[in-house]
Amino acid sequence: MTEAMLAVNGLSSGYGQATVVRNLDLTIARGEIVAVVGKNGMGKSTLLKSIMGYLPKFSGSVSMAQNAISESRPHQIARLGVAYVPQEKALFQDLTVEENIRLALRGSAGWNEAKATIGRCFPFLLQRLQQKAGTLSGGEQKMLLMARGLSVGAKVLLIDEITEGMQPSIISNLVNIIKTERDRSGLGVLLVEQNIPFTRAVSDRYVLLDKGEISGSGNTRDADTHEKITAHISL
Ligand SMILES: Nc1ncnc2c1ncn2[C@@H]1O[C@H](COP(=O)(O)OP(=O)(O)OP(=O)(O)O)[C@@H](O)[C@H]1O
Repeated sequence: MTEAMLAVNGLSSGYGQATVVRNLDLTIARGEIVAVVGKNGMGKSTLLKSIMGYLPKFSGSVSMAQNAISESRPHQIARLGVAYVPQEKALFQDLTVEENIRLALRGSAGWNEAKATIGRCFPFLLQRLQQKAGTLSGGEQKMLLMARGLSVGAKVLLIDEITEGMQPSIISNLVNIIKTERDRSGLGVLLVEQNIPFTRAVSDRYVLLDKGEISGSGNTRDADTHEKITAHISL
């Protein structure tokens, strides 16, 4: 797990004149699952949107598999193997499950490969391929967002608060899915979360974000780190 896939160096970004993420350094190695945790409004989603090219990078640099992506557009970043699972319901509600996934593929991974991923990770979706996304429940739509992210054959997956509003049984299933896909393909994962039990179960490493800056980090399995993070989040 030493090969750095995604590297963020001194990144600052935000909205208009407002700097939200400040001078942030972060790397995701091949096969590594890193969780960025922090209270509401600390800049977690802003960080992911900025890496993905949806927000301008004010300063610093980001690279993916040694390619500079600081100035790249989202589709170029996606082409290099970064996929994004947004917090918002970013599905085409009037399109079917299959159409939503096919649109994300855009010639990268083939449909057969995508179908195999869906069957492995979210088999219930195979029975719903022709169902309109908007008719799925909130939790099912989150799973479709994950299925779409996993189906494109990404090398690094950015996941924004996937557990929000999900049932506990689905959350524990999700831990297995993410870890299994990591073990299978060396997928690197950067997830932002407020759900500490999920984060502890799924990730290798924590990074604590406080007002856009990293204020702590550590190994997920380290009890002291876990206690500090839990205390910070519940303050
Ligand atoms: N579109 C926007 N325009 C201006 N400011 C924004 C916008 N979106 C977010 N912000 C501000 O940026 C800051 C960080 O927001 P962000 O959504 O990144 O936080 P977060 O840590 O992901 O929190 P949450 O868990 O609530 O999503 C907040 O102060 C927020 O008000």
